Amino acid sequence: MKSAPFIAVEGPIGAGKTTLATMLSQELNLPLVKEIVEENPFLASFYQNIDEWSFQLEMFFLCNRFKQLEDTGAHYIQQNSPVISDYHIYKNMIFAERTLKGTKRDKYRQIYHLLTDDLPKPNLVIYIEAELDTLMYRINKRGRSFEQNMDPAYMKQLIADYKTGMNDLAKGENPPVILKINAEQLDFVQHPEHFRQIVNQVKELMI
Ligand SMILES: Nc1ncnc2c1ncn2[C@@H]1O[C@H](COP(=O)(O)OP(=O)(O)OP(=O)(O)O)[C@@H](O)[C@H]1O
Ligand SMILES: Nc1nc(=O)c2ncn([C@H]3C[C@H](O)[C@@H](CO)O3)c2[nH]1
Repeated sequence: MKSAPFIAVEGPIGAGKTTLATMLSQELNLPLVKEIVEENPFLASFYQNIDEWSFQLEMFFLCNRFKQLEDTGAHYIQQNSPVISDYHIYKNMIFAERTLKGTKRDKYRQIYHLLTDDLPKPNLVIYIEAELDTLMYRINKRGRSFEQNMDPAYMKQLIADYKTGMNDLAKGENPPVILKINAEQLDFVQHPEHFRQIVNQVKELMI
């Protein structure tokens, strides 16, 4: 790897991104950039009425992540220092392409590119794939109030959008290395040997 590892953990809602990113940050002794969820003022309204609240929510996520990524750039990337994040900025596009329509989507795309085109991007993406039943089970188990009526159709669409999005990322400009983790086969929480397998793969890719 030419520059220092900038690792992002990605995957649909409830895939285990924060869990895996936290475990890897401890194991590899890397600083962790975590998504801000609890302070998001639009999430609860969004899940009650997606069409009504999508633009506010997507803009909020975009502005927050832009700020975090600016800080990450200044603190780690420009110092050539490794870092791990529990999301990739590209997830904004994956969600927004699904939740926004018409002129709002057009405006969002323009703002997304304006804000993010010149920002540092991860060079290694760990993409956790999981099936609908697993994701729904984990979302319910986690018990965030605003996610309790998560629509399985929305989740199914998101799983497909992630597959397409990760393929697009791999084909884009300066593509990151993408390490796929199949959460149906590798359970890094219950099985230490599965976690070890992931750690070894990540270490090899970090060299
Ligand atoms: N391998 C696993 N086995 C069992 N439970 C898991 C596993 N990985 C994560 N979980 C649990 O599933 C829930 C969701 O995990 P986590 O919050 O890490 O997902 P996430 O992908 O970061 O979610 P979000 O997209 O909402 O940010 C948590 O309760 C976590 O403890
Ligand atoms: N619409 C939309 N756009 C995003 O960029 C985005 N990023 C995360 N989320 C949702 C998933 C979890 O419920 C919760 C925590 O990840 O927030 C998003 N929702």
